[in-house]
Amino acid sequence: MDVQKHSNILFVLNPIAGDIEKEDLKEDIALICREHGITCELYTTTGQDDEAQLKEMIGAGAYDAVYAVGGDGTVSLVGGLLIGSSTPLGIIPLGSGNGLSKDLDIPQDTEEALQLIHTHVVRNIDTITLNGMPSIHLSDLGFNALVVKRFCEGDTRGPGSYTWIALQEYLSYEPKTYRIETDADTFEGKAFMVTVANANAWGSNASINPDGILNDGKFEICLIEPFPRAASVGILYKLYTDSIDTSVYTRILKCRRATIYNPDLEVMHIDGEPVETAEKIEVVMHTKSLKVILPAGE
Ligand SMILES: Nc1ncnc2c1ncn2[C@@H]1O[C@H](COP(=O)(O)OP(=O)(O)OP(=O)(O)O)[C@@H](O)[C@H]1O
Repeated sequence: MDVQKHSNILFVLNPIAGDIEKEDLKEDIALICREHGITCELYTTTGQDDEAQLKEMIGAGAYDAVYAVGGDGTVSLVGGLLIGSSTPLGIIPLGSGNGLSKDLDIPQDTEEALQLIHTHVVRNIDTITLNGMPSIHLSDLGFNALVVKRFCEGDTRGPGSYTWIALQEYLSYEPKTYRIETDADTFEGKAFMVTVANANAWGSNASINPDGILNDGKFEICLIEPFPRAASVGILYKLYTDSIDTSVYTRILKCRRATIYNPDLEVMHIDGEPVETAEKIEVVMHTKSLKVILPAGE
């Protein structure tokens, strides 16, 4: 653990995240920074070419912290660029779900989260890669990935929209076939969904990996196997009560490395952002590879 004062901060603000107006927040950030003698710069995402532009800025800016101001997609964009570097990732949660920030116990109240700018600790967490693409939080193949894809294709954001899409897709979803080889186990068969979990819970608070630890050098592959419709309420209940690992329809493979064979070319997302799927996905652990800014006392 490490307490650091930051004097030159980049804020990466996603104006559409969570469908939340953020104009006043820009002034609040500037004010807090001024009060604490911090130099700050703001980058507003456009959804086009942000990664390349930020890569250049972070490379040239000598920032000693970069904050993602938005949801999990914004966190993933910024975090992905900071993996392996000495610059920590801060999060001001303003998305629809804010899953990683919840798993890190970052305040969901914006005013409280803004206090992190001047009072915090810095800790290292693990990250993983799927075919070289970084994942800090939770990535899926299967049902949830399809819902995320439909959500991203739609023009309404927010948790209500996500739930509505999930209900519609659930009625027609057919489990897909996977083969998964890890350094400890092998699974072959059909699954409703396969989650590659560095963390615990999605932004909806549904916990797919209740015992996951963000800095233990291991990740979990959490499978929900095909289940009868009558079991769906029980599965949902367990997801929302941190007990999905006790369901007879789930299986958790704890590992440091895995290969997922996806012959049906089922859709995939990484940290909430749909990505191109593949028939073979190599998953690799990168132990304590990302510095994150947390409330003092975490
Ligand atoms: N100015 C913009 N206009 C349109 N889309 C944008 C803009 N800036 C970023 N995006 C898109 O926003 C998405 C990321 O949003 P983000 O995940 O931060 O919020 P969210 O989806 O509302 O919340 P969460 O992921 O926590 O549920 C990315 O797909 C990105 O391309």
